[in-house]
Amino acid sequence: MALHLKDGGWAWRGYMPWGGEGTKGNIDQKEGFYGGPELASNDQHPLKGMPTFGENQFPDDELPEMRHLVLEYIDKVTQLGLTISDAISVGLGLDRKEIKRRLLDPAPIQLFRSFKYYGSHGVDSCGIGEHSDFGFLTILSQNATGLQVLSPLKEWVDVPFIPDSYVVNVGDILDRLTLGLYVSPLHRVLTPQPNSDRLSIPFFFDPAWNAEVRPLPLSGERDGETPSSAARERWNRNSTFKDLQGTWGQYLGVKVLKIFPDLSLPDFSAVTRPSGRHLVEIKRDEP
Ligand SMILES: O=C(O)CCC(=O)C(=O)O
Ligand SMILES: [Fe+2]
Repeated sequence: MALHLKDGGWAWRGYMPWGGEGTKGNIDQKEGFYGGPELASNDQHPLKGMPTFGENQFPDDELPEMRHLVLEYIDKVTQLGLTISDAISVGLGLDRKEIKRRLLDPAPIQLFRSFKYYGSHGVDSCGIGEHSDFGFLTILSQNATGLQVLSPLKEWVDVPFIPDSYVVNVGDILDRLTLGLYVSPLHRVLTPQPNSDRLSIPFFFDPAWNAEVRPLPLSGERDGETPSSAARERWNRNSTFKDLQGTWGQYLGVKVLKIFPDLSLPDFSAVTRPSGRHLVEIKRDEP
């Protein structure tokens, strides 16, 4: 299939067919497009060739405007992610640029996804089954309801559709790094109808590949605080992290191991579990 993820190599970009992702053994009822900031073939970026870095597969012949629009969107939503990170720093009593300095320099990992949800007759699995997001922040644009979040009272609550707004979701690593002050919630997308036209654009705004993963220093009366029992329970149940150590690239590397069977990682201690979400396996690009 043209522009298929498999043809994008380790950049992990292109078309993800319906059924290419799943949750806990069930197929997620959606198809999608994976993208990211463009690294041209002659770009000497130090991380070129590592998973998630590289060139996009845009349908330039069929939709010539898509390339420009998606790349511009990625730039703008990255700026938004940086602004939100500054606000979180200030909210934690830190210097405004502290989170950026510690986690996002020289550049955050930026994963652009666009999903079209539609059900298949006789398949009753969710659009996306219940999960928490693994990284730092997810900045999501949607055109209709369908997303639900598990409330503190353990009830599924509809996330409203508000035109011209984003849904910003806290990921597991932000929850861990703030000792549970920011909560990474379970969420899911309800089973779509076969004629559904729900679209969503989640943008995963994650720590830099080389960011050291260490809890953020909490100030004032929070200094020396330990995580609440609710946070510990949440981490045990949902999050795939074990100890906080090493760099974000280690976490991401282990996470994507199943997708990139040829990936050989340095001797990483098992800081997280591989993801079972992505069902399309990708072999190494010929250099
Ligand atoms: O499509 C949505 O509304 C949610 C997407 C999502 O949760 C995800 O991709 O992790
Ligand atoms: Fe999610």
